[in-house]
Amino acid sequence: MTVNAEIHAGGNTWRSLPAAQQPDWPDQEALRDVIAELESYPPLVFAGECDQLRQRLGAVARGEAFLLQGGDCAEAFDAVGADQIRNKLKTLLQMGAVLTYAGSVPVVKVGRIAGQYSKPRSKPTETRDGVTLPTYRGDSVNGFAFTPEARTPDPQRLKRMYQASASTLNLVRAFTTGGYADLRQVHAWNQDFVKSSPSGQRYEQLAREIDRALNFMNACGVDPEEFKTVEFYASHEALVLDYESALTRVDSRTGQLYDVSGHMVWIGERTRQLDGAHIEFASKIRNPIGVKLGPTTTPEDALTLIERLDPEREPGRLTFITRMGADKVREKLPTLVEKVTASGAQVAWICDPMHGNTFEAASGHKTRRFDDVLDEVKGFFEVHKALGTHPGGIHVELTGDDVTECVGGGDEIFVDDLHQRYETACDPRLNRSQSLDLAFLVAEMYRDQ
Ligand SMILES: O=C[C@H](O)[C@H](O)COP(=O)(O)O
Ligand SMILES: C=C(OP(=O)(O)O)C(=O)O
Repeated sequence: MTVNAEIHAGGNTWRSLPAAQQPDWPDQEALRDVIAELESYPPLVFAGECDQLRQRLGAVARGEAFLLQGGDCAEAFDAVGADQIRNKLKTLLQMGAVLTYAGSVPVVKVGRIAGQYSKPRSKPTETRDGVTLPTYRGDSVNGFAFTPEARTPDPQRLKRMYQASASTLNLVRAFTTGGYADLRQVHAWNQDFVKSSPSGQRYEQLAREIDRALNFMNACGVDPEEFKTVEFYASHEALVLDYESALTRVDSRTGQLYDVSGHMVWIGERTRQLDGAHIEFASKIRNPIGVKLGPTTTPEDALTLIERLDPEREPGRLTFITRMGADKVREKLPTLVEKVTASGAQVAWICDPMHGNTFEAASGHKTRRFDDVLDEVKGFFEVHKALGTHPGGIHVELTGDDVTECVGGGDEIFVDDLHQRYETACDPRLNRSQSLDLAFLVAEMYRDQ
C-alpha cells in the first residue's frame, strides 16, 4: 500500500457532494491535522483479505453459502477488553457452528466489529430537563455522557477509533487463528451463563454431535487444517467519511483503492442517497459493499445502486441488507428482489431483522421483540422461496453479554426486566441466548428452504 496524492484524488470525490449524518466538528483545523495523521497510519486490513471476502460473498450471491453478520450496535472505547471481545466472538462462533451443522451450509462469518464506532441518528440534538445538547453519534465522534464537554464532537476521537479497531482486530485475529476457534473447542464456547439456558442446552447437544463427527473423521485418519482456525472478517458502517477516506489506500498489487479500515463496509439506510457522498465514496473502493434497504426503497433505487456500485455485475461486490420491518417485509421485498433478479444482477440478499422492528417500551427503553425479529426473518425466507431466489444471510445486532435489551426469546426477557442490564449506547441487541435461539431457528428455516 502506498499513501500518495493519487489516493486523495480518487478517494475524495465525495467531498463535493452532500454528506448526510456528518459530525459538526467545531474545529476544522484540528480535523485536518487528525486526517493527515490518520493518512500516515498503517492499514488495518490487507486488500487481499477484502478480495477473499468478496469471493466468499460471491458464493453467498450464487446461493452456495450463508452470511452471518453480527455484533454491537455501537462499539465503545471502554469495552475494548479481552472478555467483551471474546464473548462477542464466542457468540458468533456458536451461531456459525449451529448454522453450518444444523443448516448444512458453509457460513461466511463477518463481525460488526473493530470499527463500528459511528452512529447515524434520527435527531441532531437531545433535550433533557430543558437542556439541549448534540446527540450522541458514537464514540468516534463524541461521548455518551450528557454534558456539553462530552457531547461536543472531537476529531481526536477518530484516532482513538483507529487504535480501538486495531486492538480489537489484533485480538480477533489471535482468537480465530491461535487455537481458540478450533472446532474441537465447540464445548468451550458454551462454558458460562448460557449453558443453563434452553438454547445453551440445545447447543450442548449439537456440540456433542459435532464432537462425534470429528472423532469419526479422526478415527478415519482425517484431521483437516480448516477445522483448526476460522475465517473471520470485520465490517462496519462507513459513516464518517473523513475517517474512511483517510484510511483509503492504493493497493500496490493492483493500483485500485481500498478502504483499509475494515474488510467490508456498508452504507446505512439514512445515507444511501443516490447522489450523495456515501454512495460516491463506496463506488470508488474495491471492498465488498453492503447497502441497507428500508421499506421506502423503490426497485429503481435498487437498480441505480447496482449501476453505481456494481457496474461489472460481480457476485460478492454488492450485498443488499434489507430491513423492512416484520409487518412490511412480505409486502415490500418481493418487487425489489424480482426486479433486481430480472436485471441480471447477482447481489447477495441479507436480512437485517433488527432495524425495522424497534419500539419504545413504556419504561422509555428502546427495545425489540424477539418474535418480530424472527417474523421478519421468516418473511424474508418466504419471499425468497416464492421467487426461487437465495436467502443469503442475516445481519444482527448482538452481544456476548447477558444483557436485557430485547424482549422475548427462549430464556424470556420481559418488558419489566429491561432495566436490569440495559447497556447499549444506542439500539437494543440480542443477548447471547437470544442469538443462539435465532441461529437454531434460522438453521431450521434454511434446511426447510
Ligand atoms: O442503529 C441505528 C440508528 O443509529 C438508530 O436506530 C438511530 O436511533 P435514534 O432514532 O435513537 O437516533
Ligand atoms: C444504523 C443502522 O442501520 P440502518 O442504517 O439500517 O438504520 C445500523 O445497522 O447500525
